[in-house]
Amino acid sequence: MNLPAGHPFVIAPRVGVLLVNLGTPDAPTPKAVRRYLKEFLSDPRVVEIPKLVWWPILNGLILNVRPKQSAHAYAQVWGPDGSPLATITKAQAEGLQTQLGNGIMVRWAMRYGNPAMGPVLAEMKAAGCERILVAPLYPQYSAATTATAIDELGRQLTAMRWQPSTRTLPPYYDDPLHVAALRDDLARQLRALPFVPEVLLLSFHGMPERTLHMGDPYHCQCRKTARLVGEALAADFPGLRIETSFQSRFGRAKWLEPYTEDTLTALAKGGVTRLAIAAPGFSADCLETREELAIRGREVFEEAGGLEFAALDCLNTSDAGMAMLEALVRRELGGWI
Ligand SMILES: C=CC1=C(C)c2cc3[nH]c(cc4nc(cc5[nH]c(cc1n2)c(C)c5CCC(=O)O)C(CCC(=O)O)=C4C)c(C)c3C=C
Ligand SMILES: [Fe+2]
Ligand SMILES: [Fe+2]
Repeated sequence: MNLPAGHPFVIAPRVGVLLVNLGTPDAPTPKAVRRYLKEFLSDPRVVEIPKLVWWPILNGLILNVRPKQSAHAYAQVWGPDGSPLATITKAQAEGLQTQLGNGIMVRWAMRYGNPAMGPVLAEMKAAGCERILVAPLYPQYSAATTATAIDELGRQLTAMRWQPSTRTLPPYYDDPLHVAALRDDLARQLRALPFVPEVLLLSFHGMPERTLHMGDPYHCQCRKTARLVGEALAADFPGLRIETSFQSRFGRAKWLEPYTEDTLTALAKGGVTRLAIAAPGFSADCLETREELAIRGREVFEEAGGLEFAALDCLNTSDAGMAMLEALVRRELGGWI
């Protein structure tokens, strides 16, 4: 029998790990941002408004106005290797590959934009991965992030005659490994600051408030993350006040409160002059941390009277972050390796 080149019969079975994050445009241009936003905001898991109502708003208004504004924001954080979210997710996958060794194939993909999940899963399958752990890199579960990544995995599997076995990494917000990694990495960064912050503001990406009432656990998982991180830091930073807020409001509906912008203003107006901000809902720095928090957040805080401001990095490829990722993944691979 002649087998086509690359047919799985001729390749030793392998285990694969696919890291998935949200996605980002290919370039900081209105055209590329428009393409990305169209895919992202057309996902009914993200915008839960009936298509008949949403599509005219999306195509008639948002996709004509927002790409230009967002491209300007992306241009301010774009690095030599591209968008921070893509650069960091790639580096996380490369780091994990080194940590796990070549017996396990590690790849990365984005839910929207490139590299898309479909072609990467196909590559892993063609390389002989009969067992794949798909790890959406969101510590907290939400339908708009975790669920849509798993939906897309399902769609890709639907198109395969010979499917790999799959597992998915559960949300890890309150996992002691995650809390310890955040504690160690935030403590390291706080100690390196040229000032002593009075407040550490933990800012999470927002969601429409009604998703909470519809049963999305995201809000509770963010709050619990903040409580656990605060408790974990208390021993080493006894005078540090921990506050929590939600950022990146999109559209006119009410989102989870308090809003980060309002909180920064209220804290500065209330007499807080030295503040650090961190985003423990993001596994990698991105537009929302580097532009919205580090650039615009600083402006808001300083305009309201704040004097010292620092935006701390996400776990990214820090020692603590990578050790956590390896431990979470190894645990999930139990029985497969
Ligand atoms: C970390 C969890 C995230 C949740 C929850 C989330 C919900 C959510 N987001 C939008 C709309 C936008 N988000 C945008 C960027 C963006 N969002 C996340 C993560 C979550 N989103 C990340 C990591 C990023 C950054 C992407 C990057 O390229 O760096 C954007 C695009 C940028 C912009 O134009 O502002 C939009 C739009 C909604 C509507 C939503 C929940 C329903
Ligand atoms: Fe978002
Ligand atoms: Fe934003």
